[in-house]
Amino acid sequence: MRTLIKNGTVLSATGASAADVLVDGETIAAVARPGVFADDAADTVLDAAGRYVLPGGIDAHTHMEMPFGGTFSHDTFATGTTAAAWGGTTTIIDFAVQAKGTSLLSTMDKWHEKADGNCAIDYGFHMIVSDVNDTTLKEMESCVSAGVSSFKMFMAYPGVFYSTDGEILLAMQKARDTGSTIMMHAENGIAIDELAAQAVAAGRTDPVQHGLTRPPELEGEATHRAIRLAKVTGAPLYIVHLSAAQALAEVAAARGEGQNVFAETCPQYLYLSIEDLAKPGFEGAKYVASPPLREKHHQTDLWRGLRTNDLSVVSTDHCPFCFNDQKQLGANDFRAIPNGMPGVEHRMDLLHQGVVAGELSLARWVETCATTPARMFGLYPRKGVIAPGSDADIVIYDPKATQTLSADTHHMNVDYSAYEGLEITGKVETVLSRGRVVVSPDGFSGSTGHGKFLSRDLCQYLN
Ligand SMILES: NC(=O)NCCC(=O)O
Ligand SMILES: [Zn+2]
Ligand SMILES: [Zn+2]
Repeated sequence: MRTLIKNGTVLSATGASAADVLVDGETIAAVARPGVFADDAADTVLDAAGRYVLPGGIDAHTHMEMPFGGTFSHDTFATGTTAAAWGGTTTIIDFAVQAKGTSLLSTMDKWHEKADGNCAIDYGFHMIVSDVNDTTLKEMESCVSAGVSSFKMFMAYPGVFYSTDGEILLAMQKARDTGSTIMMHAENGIAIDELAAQAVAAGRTDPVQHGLTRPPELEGEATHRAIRLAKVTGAPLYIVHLSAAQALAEVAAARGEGQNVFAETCPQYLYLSIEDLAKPGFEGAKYVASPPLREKHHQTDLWRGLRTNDLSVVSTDHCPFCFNDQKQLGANDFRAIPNGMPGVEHRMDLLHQGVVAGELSLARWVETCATTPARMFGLYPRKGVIAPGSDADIVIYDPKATQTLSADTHHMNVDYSAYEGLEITGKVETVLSRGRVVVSPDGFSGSTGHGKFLSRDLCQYLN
């Protein structure tokens, strides 16, 4: 089956050019000057005049069916990957979660059981390490061999996922030795828990307290500590969901010294703020995620960080919990509100809105949302670029179409939108996943089970 995408503007991390793309089966066969291929070279011809043709988005941070806070994030691998496809994301990297007292290998098996045969787009796993011991450290080697080449650790959530500095050091040494990457949730969870307990003891239990008890200084401090531990061990470090100017300054300083330190931010930190957490009544619970939404001035720094490459990747940290039941677990105590927000469907659109607003170039849009995540997590050049031999994961994007984000129209399995009513310029028109049209103006034509597990190489992206 051959598909010709003609008359479009093909985007890459280095720019834009008028070109036609020929897809043969699951991969890209050729990219050529407009008109080089006759229509009869293909079984299907897609006219992309006036549209961008870009590599499918790669969301390197999602949590489908994640056990957290006494419940599970509400998107399954089936619903979450379908929503991702609607939004122009053709690969997710989700997190397998090691529970304390269990092994990494049994955890990996468990996550394969959840995801295999259920995804609409291709997927990989990172491994959350929450129990550092000799077995875990040894098993990190087997994870890397099995294509799970990045490990998330937590300086937050004492008693749940938290690791001590010593445990982090040991895992970083193993990452250095295996060439794998440590991803860090950098917030000082020990100090935060004290602040949160003080707030509750004083009767301050509403959702905004989640933000007020997790000050940006404690994200900056933990980021600094993680960077120093990475320096001592020589491990590459990737800071996840960076939200605060203080943390960005630490990353920028380390990168300035040539250390292999990278960071991602998420659309919620670029568009939403602590004012959302402070909405009347319990409404703010919709916006409870960690790190918390910050004061608006941090957004200026984050957009700048994306331009300067101190922030290399935009991921969503998609972790949806329904407002009408799951978020209500914390109705009397903000500490019990499950942490996480929905977003996997809207990352490409929200970052394109950054292009419209003059915050990002088209090339940086593609680079931060597709090309760099592919290189960072061992998927390049199979993913993240429109080039001969690469998987035909392609988005045809209409930059002039408009849309209004809403829970009434989104496809994520959650009962609210964090961006309800937000007007966006630009819209996904057609999505190909390994050569198959999965979204078109006629609707969703993919299927759960089409998505394949991606055994990933090591990071190919060095500072
Ligand atoms: N971010 C969040 O609040 N929930 C998901 C788990 C995590 O990434 O820390
Ligand atoms: Zn985290
Ligand atoms: Zn996360």
